[in-house]
Amino acid sequence: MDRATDPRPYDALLLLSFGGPEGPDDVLPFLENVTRGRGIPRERLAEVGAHYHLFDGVSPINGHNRDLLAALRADFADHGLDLPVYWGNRNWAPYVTDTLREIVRDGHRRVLTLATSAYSSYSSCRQYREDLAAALATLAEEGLDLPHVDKLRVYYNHPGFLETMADGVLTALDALPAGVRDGAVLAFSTHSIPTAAADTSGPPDGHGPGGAYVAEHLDAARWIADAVAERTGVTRDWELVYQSRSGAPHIPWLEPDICDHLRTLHGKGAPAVVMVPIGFVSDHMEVLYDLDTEALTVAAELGLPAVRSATVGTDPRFVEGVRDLVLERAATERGEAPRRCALGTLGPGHDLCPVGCCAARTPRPAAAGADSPYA
Ligand SMILES: CC1=C(CCC(=O)O)c2cc3nc(cc4[nH]c(cc5[nH]c(cc1n2)c(C)c5CCC(=O)O)c(CCC(=O)O)c4C)C(CCC(=O)O)=C3C
Ligand SMILES: [Fe+2]
Repeated sequence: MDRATDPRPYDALLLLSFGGPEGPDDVLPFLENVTRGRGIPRERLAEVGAHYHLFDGVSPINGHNRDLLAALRADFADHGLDLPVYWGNRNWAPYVTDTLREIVRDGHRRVLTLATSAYSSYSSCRQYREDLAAALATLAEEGLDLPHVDKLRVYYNHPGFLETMADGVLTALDALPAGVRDGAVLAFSTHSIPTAAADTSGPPDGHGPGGAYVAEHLDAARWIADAVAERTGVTRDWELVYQSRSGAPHIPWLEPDICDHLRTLHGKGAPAVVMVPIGFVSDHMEVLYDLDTEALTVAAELGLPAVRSATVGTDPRFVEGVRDLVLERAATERGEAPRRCALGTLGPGHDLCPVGCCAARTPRPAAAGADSPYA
């Protein structure tokens, strides 16, 4: 076997995701799972619950993950990569613990995980490692033999992600009226997080204010903006902005908010805007509500022509990128020195999160990192 097909030492891939409700009765229990012990104000919960009810209580995220699972299985089969793919969530069924138990019962011993988040931060990286540790603790209590679990490096700068996103921006520009297309600016949008969480994102030796979370997003946004400029022959203004803020109002979160940014752009006379959902890998509720419903309404009220570009979803180039990352990591674990693809300026991320990476406010055990209590 060569790198193109050899998954060893891994014998399973686990897709880790957030989970979402699948009907009106799921909404409240789902929100309780998400916000347990996190100090989210009740009004914010009611407001977010209403977003889900606008879509009959169904988040599209589970459907997207089923599609990604199918796309990965088909791609692996087509390329002779013999690696079973599983799926488990943090906040809704199928839960990570149940899936990891199934993986063990199926006889797998060495599991690689892929989170549906491309960046470093507590919410997007360490919290998934905590989910794995909690799952392993439960399996240990049940007397099962624990598998070894690893997590793929952050992939925001992998060509499978960035090139697909850049193509999405070109398609979105084509959807704007021709008269405003060349003047259109880019608003890269990602999930806001508390500034304290941003500052401590990534390894403790850090990136300064905003941490790895902001640095990685800026690097990705700049690469996409440059790629789009090269392909269209038009250099555009761009900015990184934030959405989906929750938490108490007195706690600082990353700003500006996308809706405020649209008002600012309008005030400055921008002829049009493409909103690029750079922080997300599928069109889940944060995209469908916060961008496609709320932000597009604000733009319409302002009379500012606006479109939202695509997420990577199950685009074949993204799926191929995941296969490349899996085979790269497998080769590394075998002691080889594979090519590690990365665009932008920051280089490929670490394979093993160092001690203190994306530090939590409340320390909890986290697997698949240098500070894992598990082998
Ligand atoms: C960085 C980040 C990502 C991207 C990385 C990743 O994808 O993992 C993300 C994704 C998502 N967030 C999602 C939903 C929610 N996030 C919430 C709350 C929070 N998110 C946070 C951060 C992030 N969140 C934070 C710091 C909080 C505050 C509470 C806490 O410290 O945990 C709440 C509670 C209500 C509210 O306050 O909004 C909900 C319902 C869904 C599902 C969408 C669907 O159903 O389709 C997805 C993919
Ligand atoms: Fe969230």
